[in-house]
Amino acid sequence: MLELKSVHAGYDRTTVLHGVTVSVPDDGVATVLGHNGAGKSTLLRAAMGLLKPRSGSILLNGEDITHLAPHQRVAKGMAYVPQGQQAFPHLTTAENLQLVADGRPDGKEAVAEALDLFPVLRELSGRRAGLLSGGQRQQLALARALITRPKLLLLDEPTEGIQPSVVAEIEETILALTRRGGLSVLLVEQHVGFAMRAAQHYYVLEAGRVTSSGDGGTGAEGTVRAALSV
Ligand SMILES: Nc1ncnc2c1ncn2[C@@H]1O[C@H](COP(=O)(O)OP(=O)(O)OP(=O)(O)O)[C@@H](O)[C@H]1O
Repeated sequence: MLELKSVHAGYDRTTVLHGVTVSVPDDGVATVLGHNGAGKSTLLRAAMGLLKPRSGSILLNGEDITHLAPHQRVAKGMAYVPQGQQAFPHLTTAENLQLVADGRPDGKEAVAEALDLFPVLRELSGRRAGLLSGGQRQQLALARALITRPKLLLLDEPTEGIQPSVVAEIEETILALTRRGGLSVLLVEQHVGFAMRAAQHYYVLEAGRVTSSGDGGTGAEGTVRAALSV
């Protein structure tokens, strides 16, 4: 579905990614793990076109998208949920969803589906987004991304800073989404257990280089923990 091939990227004079190669399977999940500052978010930004690679290429279903702008990647079915995603705080939950749905022929159904996936958002549909908890805001961010009916979702630490009971809920929703098919995910995640349950492939990133990679699944959790020394 998505391939990053020998991508070098960075900011100003700093190179953060030193030749990173990562692939996301069709209808599957690839996860990127690594310590703070390893370059995980940078990798997602490069994948989304928010940061131009200095060299290397990015392919979507075999098509070279290296030079496409982010909105062109969205039109091709990509969606990105950055870390600490904020909704419009003065709009209600429902209005935040409606805003994404407006102008889409299937907008109404897409909002209804998103609310089915996240029942808590249905309960809180009249509440201003600024008053939602961190976990609820993260669910709203995921719901907003899903309204565009993406084929490839880039998720940056969807469970970061969220209390454990809500983490489990978010994990379950992401696992359910990927199991029903039609969606591939590139997941940056610090929770090794969840990352490995969700992923068909894993990549450990250290200082901008892939230092360990392989098939996902809980069987590989020990290898990943050893690679990360956690
Ligand atoms: N906009 C920026 N300008 C300059 N340097 C940046 C910028 N964003 C990130 N960096 C630097 O790039 C490196 C990689 O950052 P990145 O956010 O990709 O890491 P990460 O693995 O996602 O870390 P974390 O787990 O803490 O989110 C860090 O050294 C960071 O300071």
